[in-house]
Amino acid sequence: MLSSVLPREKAFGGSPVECVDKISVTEHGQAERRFEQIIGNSPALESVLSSVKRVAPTDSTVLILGETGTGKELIARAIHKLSSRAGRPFIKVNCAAIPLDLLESELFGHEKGAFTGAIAQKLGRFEMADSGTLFLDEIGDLPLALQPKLLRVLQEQEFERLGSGRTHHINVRLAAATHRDLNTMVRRNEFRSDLYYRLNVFPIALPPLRERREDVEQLVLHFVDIYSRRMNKEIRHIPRETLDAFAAYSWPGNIRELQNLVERAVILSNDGIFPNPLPIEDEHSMGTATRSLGTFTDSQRALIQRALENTGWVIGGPHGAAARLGLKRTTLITKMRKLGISRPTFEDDQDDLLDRNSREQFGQTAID
Ligand SMILES: Nc1ncnc2c1ncn2[C@@H]1O[C@H](COP(=O)(O)OP(=O)(O)OP(=O)(O)O)[C@@H](O)[C@H]1O
Repeated sequence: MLSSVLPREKAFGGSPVECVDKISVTEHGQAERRFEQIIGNSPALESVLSSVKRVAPTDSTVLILGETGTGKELIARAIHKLSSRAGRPFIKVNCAAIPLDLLESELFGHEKGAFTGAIAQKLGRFEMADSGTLFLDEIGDLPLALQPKLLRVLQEQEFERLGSGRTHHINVRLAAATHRDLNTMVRRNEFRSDLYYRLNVFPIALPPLRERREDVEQLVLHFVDIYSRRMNKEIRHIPRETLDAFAAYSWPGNIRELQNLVERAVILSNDGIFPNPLPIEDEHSMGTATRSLGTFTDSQRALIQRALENTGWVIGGPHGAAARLGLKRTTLITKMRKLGISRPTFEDDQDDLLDRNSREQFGQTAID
């Protein structure tokens, strides 16, 4: 799609963009593709991937830590795929999404009649994951009451279904993930220390996207490619200013947020131009997203200023600053007023500028 329409350097604001596939060379000099779904080559991500490669072939429990949307599940799946269990089941349970009274039976299963409503026997996720990997997402939300039973199954690889005295033996590798600070939870007696130590055998901390901004551009290209194919829409140009704005944004929702914004932008795109979907119109709506509102405002001002300088202060038209920023001409003008951006003037330019401003009010191409 994307790359078949225009050469990459032309489509993406004039600068060459690195290939998204990660290729590594084996000892025998053969190119080997790995982590194909995991985009980015920042040092922070590379360090995570080298931990993944190191721990995957072992059977050790892995604890994946990181903010929401940083790719914890993706990493858990990569560990499974690179392990000897790859052909076996990968079963996921989100501990935060299942009510306490159902979670125990979800994990360990139950016999018919074990409790009101248990009308049939049910296999638990541990049994389903037998010989494979069980991924316990949001492990920090596992109720204290269930923690001893999890500890036992991790240590002994055995458990009983609810309503049964029969012990089942299983062979499950555990990957657990959380955005919570388990250490603090242990200190507050909200998480059992023995379980924490058992889980914390091999921790992998995923950095938030704002700490690996080098990956933003590749991620944008990756998701533009995916969504443009999916929606059968051609994206021929991503303005450099939009990529810069993406790189400057704080990404509180990390890669999931980026993915969703790219999807929105592809939906909204017209004439093959990728619009800027970042919420720059209403800074206050970003709430906690940007605690450093001043910094975000500054970066918007700098982006707009740069676009204007690069276009010789032409706002409208296909080569104007508005198009480069992926904004409507009127939106950019409003934004410039709000940020107090105006063309630098010299005294004998004043009349000319007044004339241009009045033309602008009548909807003609502004400041050209
Ligand atoms: N490096 C990456 N390359 C490509 N896609 C990624 C990358 N990291 C995350 N994603 C994508 O971002 C989305 C969120 O990732 P994932 O669900 O793994 O995050 P998470 O940390 O488990 O989130 P949560 O804590 O909310 O469960 C997924 O669609 C995933 O495929």
